[in-house]
Amino acid sequence: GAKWTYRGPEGEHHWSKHYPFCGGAFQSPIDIKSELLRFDPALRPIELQNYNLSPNEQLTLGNNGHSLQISLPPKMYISSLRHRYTAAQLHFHWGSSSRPAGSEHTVNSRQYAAEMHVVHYNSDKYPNISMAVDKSDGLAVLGVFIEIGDFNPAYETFLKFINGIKYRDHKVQVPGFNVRALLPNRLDEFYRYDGSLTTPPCYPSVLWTIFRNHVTISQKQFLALATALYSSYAQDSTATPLHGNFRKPQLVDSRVVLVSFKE
Ligand SMILES: NS(=O)(=O)c1c(F)c(F)c(S(=O)(=O)CCO)c(N[C@H]2CCc3ccccc32)c1F
Ligand SMILES: [Zn+2]
Repeated sequence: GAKWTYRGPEGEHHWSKHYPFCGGAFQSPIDIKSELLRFDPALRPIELQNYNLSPNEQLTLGNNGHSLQISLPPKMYISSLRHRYTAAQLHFHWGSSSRPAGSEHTVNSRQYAAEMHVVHYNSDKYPNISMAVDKSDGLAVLGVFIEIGDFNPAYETFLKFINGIKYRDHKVQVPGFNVRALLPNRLDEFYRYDGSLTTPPCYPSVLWTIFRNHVTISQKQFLALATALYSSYAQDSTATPLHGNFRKPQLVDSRVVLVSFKE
């Protein structure tokens, strides 16, 4: 489709010109405000299958011009939702070295340094993610807030390869690792709401699960994520750094944000 960016003439205020859903309802991300929350005792802990990948398995680590993404094998899935949601890819949103605030979702206006999204599609109903991406029950995305703090060995398993994907459409193969280790310990404490892709085409097709607890990566690891990549091609005359790749919070309207924990 047409190209889009996070700033300038193709920035988020212009997305709806080529991608009408971006100007529609049920958009993501949102600011998760305490007064919106409704405790729902029926919310079951997230259960993940086959997230602990063997190093014999190869994953594709790539720069798609909008984010750092890792392709995920279809053996990985979420088993605790109404339908089976099979993993497709994970990617990140981050700030910059000068402004280390780049999460998409915010909690009472608190913006975290970065946010990871693990994208899954409803494989009970759709044969692949492309068929699922524009269906209201098509996708389930897990969101993890990332703060700067202690070094995180799980994130290092792929961050150490980041200089191999500096430019758009660069890809490298990396050994499989325990993707579960990228998530917080508590998978039973989360926010849940109906929303959309946070990038064009902004389809309102995502069941969002945002974990309450953040994970940490070190300052050095954050700087690698925030400064290593370019959104431009290697052969482009000007190199455009890839940072600040987050959409601002969208209108909640009459949506309710469910929460699985009380205090
Ligand atoms: N924040 S988010 O979770 O809404 C989200 C992204 F932020 C994002 F950048 C991407 S992308 O594929 O890397 C680039 C533009 O689609 C996807 N990609 C998803 C949606 C479309 C699609 C098709 C095939 C594989 C992955 C995706 C995404 F779901
Ligand atoms: Zn995302």
